[in-house]
Amino acid sequence: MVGCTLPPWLLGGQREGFALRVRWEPPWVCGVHMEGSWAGVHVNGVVGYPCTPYGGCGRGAPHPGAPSPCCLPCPRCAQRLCSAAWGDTIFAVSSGHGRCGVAVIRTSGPGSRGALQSLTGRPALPPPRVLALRRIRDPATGEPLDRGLVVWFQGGDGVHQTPPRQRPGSAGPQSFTGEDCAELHVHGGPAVVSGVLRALGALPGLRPAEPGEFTRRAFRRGKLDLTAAEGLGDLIRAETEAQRRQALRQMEGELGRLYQHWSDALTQALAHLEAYIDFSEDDNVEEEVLSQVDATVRALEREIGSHLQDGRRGELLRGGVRAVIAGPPNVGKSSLLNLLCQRPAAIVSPVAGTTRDVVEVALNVGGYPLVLSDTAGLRDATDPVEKEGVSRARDRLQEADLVLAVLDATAVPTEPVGLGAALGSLQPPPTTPCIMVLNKADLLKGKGGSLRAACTQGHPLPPVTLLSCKTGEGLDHLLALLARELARLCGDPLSGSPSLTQSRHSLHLRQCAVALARYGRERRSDLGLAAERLRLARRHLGSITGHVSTEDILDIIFRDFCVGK
Ligand SMILES: Nc1nc2c(ncn2[C@@H]2O[C@H](COP(=O)(O)OP(=O)(O)OP(=O)(O)O)[C@@H](O)[C@H]2O)c(=O)[nH]1
Ligand SMILES: [K+]
Ligand SMILES: [Mg+2]
Repeated sequence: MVGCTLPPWLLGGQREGFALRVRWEPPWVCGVHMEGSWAGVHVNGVVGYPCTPYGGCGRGAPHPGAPSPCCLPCPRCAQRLCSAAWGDTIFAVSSGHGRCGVAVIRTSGPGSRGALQSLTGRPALPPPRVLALRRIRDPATGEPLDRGLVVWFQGGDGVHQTPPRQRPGSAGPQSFTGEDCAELHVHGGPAVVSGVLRALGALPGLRPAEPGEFTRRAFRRGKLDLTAAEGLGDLIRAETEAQRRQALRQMEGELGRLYQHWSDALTQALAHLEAYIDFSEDDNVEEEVLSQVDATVRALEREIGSHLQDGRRGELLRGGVRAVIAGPPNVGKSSLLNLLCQRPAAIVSPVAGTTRDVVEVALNVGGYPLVLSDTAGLRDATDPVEKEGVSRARDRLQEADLVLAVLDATAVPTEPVGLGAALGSLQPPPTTPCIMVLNKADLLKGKGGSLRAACTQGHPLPPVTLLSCKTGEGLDHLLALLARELARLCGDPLSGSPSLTQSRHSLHLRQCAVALARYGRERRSDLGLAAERLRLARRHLGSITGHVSTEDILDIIFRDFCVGK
């Protein structure tokens, strides 16, 4: 805070050089809310915020001594203040873009009330959270822009700041961001939408929102934790039912609650350990306390360990299972890709070695997301371009979550051992699940019966099915096998404890588990060091939910959101 200029209305006639005490806390105490930073300043017992790039008009200009376009009367006390000092107000189209029946334009921030009053031309707002039909005008010219529905959501207004929710689920301001919000449901024509956006942008203190800024403000106000914010992002991107179920569960806070529960247990264990360290010499704290702490830590280690060993279910469901079609040249791999996605995505030809580049399509099989890749036929190629294709195919095979091994049904042996050897020649990664597809079944003559018998024998073979890409025969069976494998890999998103969905989570959980294991090792030799391990473990849990976070992590998380969310 050193060197920053305080606006005179905040200083209230203080002399220069007055001592300032900085509180790094959420700014809800009778001061002015400052979006983007948590610093509040105590000036002679009064909490306020300096006019810095983080709050105020950003120019250090005195407000409201010298009125400027950004000075607005405070909606409650009518004092004229730098509107930016109480947090700027953002706006964006929150419905999809392009021509549509209805477009929803949303605002968030202390200027929402004034914006709604200006655009509807009425000082009285509709009751909160109730739709009202209003004529919407450009306040600068008075020109009607549309007739539409408006909604008003009362939040904490930024000047008379209400405490943000400390935990998701507790009571708080009834708006998405926790701030004052307004929504304008207007006709979705481009001219209407751009007219309303222009009118909003001309109001003092209002500016277009950055991608994800509404959700970021909701996070800031404690309306949701980071896992819930990530769940919301996933829900918007969800393309299949299983993805939607998982995202909704996470958005509603189930994953966050699980991690919070672990963090609470750890906090309690740490408090007991610290009490033991401080008071055990006075014999006020018994040895049992220490064994209780040990038991809690061991239980947590076990729970986190099994949560981590979920076979990446949540991540697979979130990002899609990467299935790779692999096999010798000309067996019908590209034909299979085209059959599954029902369009000619890959070139099919009788020439062996047609496919070189990896061709990728996204599919929805039984509600599960599948990212399917067609690859070059595996053989010792001499042509340098084909060679590169084969090398890419082998790379993809190594990264696959599921392999669709395609073989020519007319060319494979009819007994299981021979079939297994044919599969082995493709060298699929040994632990990756696999489905064998014996294609060109329409060309099988007398051989069909014995091959069918070999297919149903099961073990030691992976699931095998006969297929004809030409006639479509066997497609239903292949789809059923695929759906079964996908369900096994992704799990049921509604049952059991919520799944890990992001590598960010598993990274912190792994580091948390390492710290807990170190506690176990160090606890006999150095209790102080052991306590430090628990603190570190708790910090890692806090990083997942956002109770401990840095701006750059937040930037990465909210970067992928769309504007208006
Ligand atoms: N009779 C019959 N012919 C098929 C079937 N599936 C594919 N073919 C034919 O087999 C030839 C090769 O098909 P592709 O799909 O190009 O095979 P590929 O495995 O992708 O070939 P490469 O990319 O060269 O490795 C084409 O002439 C297809 O029409 C099938 O089920 N039955
Ligand atoms: K081919
Ligand atoms: Mg091909």
